[in-house]
Amino acid sequence: MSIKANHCENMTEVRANVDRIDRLLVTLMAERLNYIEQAARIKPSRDAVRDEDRIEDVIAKVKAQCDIDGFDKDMAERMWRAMMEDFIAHEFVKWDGLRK
Ligand SMILES: O=C(O)C(=O)C[C@]1(C(=O)O)C=C[C@@H](O)C=C1
Repeated sequence: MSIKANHCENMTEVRANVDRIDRLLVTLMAERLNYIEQAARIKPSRDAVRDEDRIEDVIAKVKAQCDIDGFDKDMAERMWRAMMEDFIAHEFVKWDGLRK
């Protein structure tokens, strides 16, 4: 299966749709970051911030969603691993900041 997208006749329409989706992605990333900050508050030890099992669980779930929505699994895996490294770095900064 694959997600339905608007048919575009020109680059103005293409870019308007890309800009619309980017705004949605930023909103979702901001919400995701809020949960990462809550994880920093909740996790009892610094060693728990980076959780390799959970990282692999997230990747597996994202790849399963790729099958549903028709997105490239290898591209998604690269994007999510890179994104999670930034979220983990943020979680470490937040975890330290809450306990100094
Ligand atoms: O699930 C967690 O424990 C999180 O803190 C979230 C998250 C993520 O970005 O999805 C970040 C750090 C962990 O290494 C695993 C996953």
